[in-house]
Amino acid sequence: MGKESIATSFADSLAAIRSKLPETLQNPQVGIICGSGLSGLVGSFRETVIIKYEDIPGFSTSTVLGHRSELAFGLLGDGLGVPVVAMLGRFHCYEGHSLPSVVYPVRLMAKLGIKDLIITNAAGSLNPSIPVGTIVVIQDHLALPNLTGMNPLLGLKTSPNLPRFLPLSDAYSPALRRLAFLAAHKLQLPDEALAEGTYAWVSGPTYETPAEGRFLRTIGADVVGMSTVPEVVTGREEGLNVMVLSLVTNFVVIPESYRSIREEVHSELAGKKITPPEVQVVSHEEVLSIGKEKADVMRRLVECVVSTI
Ligand SMILES: O=P(O)(O)O[C@H]1O[C@H](CO)[C@@H](O)[C@H]1O
Ligand SMILES: Nc1nc2[nH]cnc2c(=O)[nH]1
Repeated sequence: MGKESIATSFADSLAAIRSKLPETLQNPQVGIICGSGLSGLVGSFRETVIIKYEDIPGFSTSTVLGHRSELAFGLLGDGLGVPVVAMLGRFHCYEGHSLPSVVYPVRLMAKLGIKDLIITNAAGSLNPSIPVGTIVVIQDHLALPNLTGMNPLLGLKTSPNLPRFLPLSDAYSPALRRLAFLAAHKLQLPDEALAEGTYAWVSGPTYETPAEGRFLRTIGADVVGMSTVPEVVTGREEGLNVMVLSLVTNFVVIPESYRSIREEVHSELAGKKITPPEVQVVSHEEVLSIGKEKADVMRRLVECVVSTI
């Protein structure tokens, strides 16, 4: 899309959205992107208005199980509540969406006036000290696609006011991350419920081979997923404070050693049978099932952070 048609599209999207919102929700302060299976957060909204993605010009729709394709507006948190907008379902490149489409909602939320962006996702753990069920407050990322030419900021700037070269040394807001740990304390979550770590973005839709898992662990990643980083980078370009909460839904299988077919064959020929080890396989069903189990903790945590922003 050229610069002018993007601008027209934003204007059309904004007009369509604003026409459906009451005065109290016209100026959301916080934007939230809900990861796989984590859209239940909307249950905590008051004065909720839901707009289907298909009714917003310029928006795509999500095709992934656990993503709803709806934009939710409402008041969230204690007292009068903070006006928020939440994406109940996101877009991923592996669905065939272009990077500009994946990050379009982030730019739109910035134009709606949000200052803070809270992103949740489901991710696989690469770190033995971060078990399934932990929520990881992301402190940094490794984005192999960004480094190799799949960066959401490639191409014409969508506005002349945006920086051409964006520093990312402070991408994950320390102030918001502090609020996450304080919220966990306030909610009396056990210390181990929340960890800190680095997220590796891969394009998917394949899960990691053992060698890829080992590689990502070696280069410093704690968790891995197929989303989020394009949204973070765009949010930072738009001047937003960004926080990411990754729910660990599975462990990336990195066996100590490989099953040796050579040894098995040789042993069999020598009259000894070796029982092969069981291979663990991750599935999106497993991801969604842990998401369902932990959705409530994520919901309470995000609500508490929003209350204290
Ligand atoms: O990152 P979210 O959208 O939460 O979902 C994660 O779960 C899916 C794989 O099971 C992938 O889309 C991965 O990125
Ligand atoms: N790439 C990747 N994405 C995930 N999303 C949830 N779990 C995983 C995982 O193990 N690997």
